[in-house]
Amino acid sequence: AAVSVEWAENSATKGKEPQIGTLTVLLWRKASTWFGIFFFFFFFFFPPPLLFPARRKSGASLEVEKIQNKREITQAKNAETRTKRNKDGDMNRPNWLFYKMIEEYRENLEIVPISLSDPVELHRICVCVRKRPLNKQEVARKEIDVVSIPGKGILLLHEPKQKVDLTKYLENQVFHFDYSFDETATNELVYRFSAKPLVQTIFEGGMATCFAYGQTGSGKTHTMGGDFSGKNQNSSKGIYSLAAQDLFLLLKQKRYSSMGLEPYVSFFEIYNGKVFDLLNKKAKLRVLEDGKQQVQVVGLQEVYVSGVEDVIKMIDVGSACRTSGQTFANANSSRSHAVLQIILRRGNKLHGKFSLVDLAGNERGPDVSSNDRQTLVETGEINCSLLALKECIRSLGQNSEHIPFRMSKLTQVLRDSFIGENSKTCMIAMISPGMGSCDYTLNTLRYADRYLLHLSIYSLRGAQWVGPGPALRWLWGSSPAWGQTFLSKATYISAKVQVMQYIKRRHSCRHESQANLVYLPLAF
Ligand SMILES: Nc1ncnc2c1ncn2[C@@H]1O[C@H](COP(=O)(O)OP(=O)(O)OP(=O)(O)O)[C@@H](O)[C@H]1O
Repeated sequence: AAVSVEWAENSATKGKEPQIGTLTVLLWRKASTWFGIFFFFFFFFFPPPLLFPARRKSGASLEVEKIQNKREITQAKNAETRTKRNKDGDMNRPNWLFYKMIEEYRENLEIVPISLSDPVELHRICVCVRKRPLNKQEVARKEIDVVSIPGKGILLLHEPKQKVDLTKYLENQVFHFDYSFDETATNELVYRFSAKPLVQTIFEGGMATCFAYGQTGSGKTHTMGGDFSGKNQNSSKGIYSLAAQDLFLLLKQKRYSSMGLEPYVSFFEIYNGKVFDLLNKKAKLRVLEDGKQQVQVVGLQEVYVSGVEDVIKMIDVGSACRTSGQTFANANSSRSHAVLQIILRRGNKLHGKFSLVDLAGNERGPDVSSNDRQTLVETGEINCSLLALKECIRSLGQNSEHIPFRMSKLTQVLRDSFIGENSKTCMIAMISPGMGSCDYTLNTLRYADRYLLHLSIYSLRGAQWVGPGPALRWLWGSSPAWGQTFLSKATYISAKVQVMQYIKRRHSCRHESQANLVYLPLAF
């Protein structure tokens, strides 16, 4: 089959007879152009989403999507809060604002805790402070730790306060002691700097006393008697037995082994103004003064000890008999002052005596769990004897003619340890770190601080400078290497001026002469 095609060109008619195949190709080319144009416009006006609308999502799947989105947002928010909380602590804890303020304060503190390699300074009177860790109950209550120990004998108490307009703020109080121990300190560390130097004293024919003072539950018995594991006490880890270990080491040394010294131990408690022998079934003892005004505890058993094991046995026997009760801070609170004495005798003669005193906790009436008559009498007695101790130390500081040793049994039995010529004293003030104990901690720190001041001035008594007292060393910022020397008049005057300023500030003496009269009757 053939097709003829004719067309007009330059006023002439032209014709052609193309092959059918060629014609089909030509026609297809023309048509495809038109198809292209057609589809272009078609899709321009009717885009596919309009032509084929997406299938509508069901209500349930939309809900799922919403929940997923919500979850993602919450997760992101939680992560942000967690990071913030890690930085600021738990914001739900009670007193969170104080917690944050204390943490921020601590961030700028340079903390250099005391360590076993630090040198031990020799003091006639040494006052240290030890902070115990927060206990389980305090941690459960999310109590805030308000005590910081940067080291070098310094202690900071961050006292939470509130202004009248309810603005919260911290009063950061600084206290200076000979040594300050933080919550990580072990009994060995505390012993090395406090009681250890006193063991030597009794070999040199002197008297030594080491007190543990502090609020109930602050760690006095833990420090003196040994670590507790549950209700059982490890007596080999307390200052009592550590002192005994050193005693036997020194006894073996050449210079002392030839002196014929024999070690004895006595252990008694003072409860409600009465003395009981803890090594003799709590026999009641009498305290009497002999013709030479020496105080004697009549009938007190002194047990010969041949080694540390003997001493530990005595500590266990005595501690088991000690009178205890329950306070708000301690389920097994000691309600008496316990005195362990390590005595060195040469034949029948007393050579030296080391009294280690675990004082009863200072507390207020409402702190004890029961307020029956007996408990109230106990509490009254404890506080009276602690006051008597303070008064005696104050009188010693004032160089007073009358020292009220008879005010309590405690001061009566410790009389010879205080006034002996070659006597050394150490006090370890224990504190609980919780915010709830803040008032007690302040009391303890002030008690120890006054103790430190009075004893410092006492060490200036007479013309001989027996060593720089801690308060004066702190006031002058001097080196402890002054040792046994005489004070020059100029040094004395400068000391007097500075001590008076300190006293006026601390004890708010209204008049200078009052400060002078009361605190500085120094004979020069
Ligand atoms: N430094 C410390 N480290 C660990 N735990 C301690 C520390 N100090 C005290 N504790 C614990 O605190 C509790 C109370 O201590 P402890 O009985 O020694 O207090 P206390 O001051 O003697 O109290 P009280 O005056 O009522 O007898 C004990 O369970 C003890 O183990």
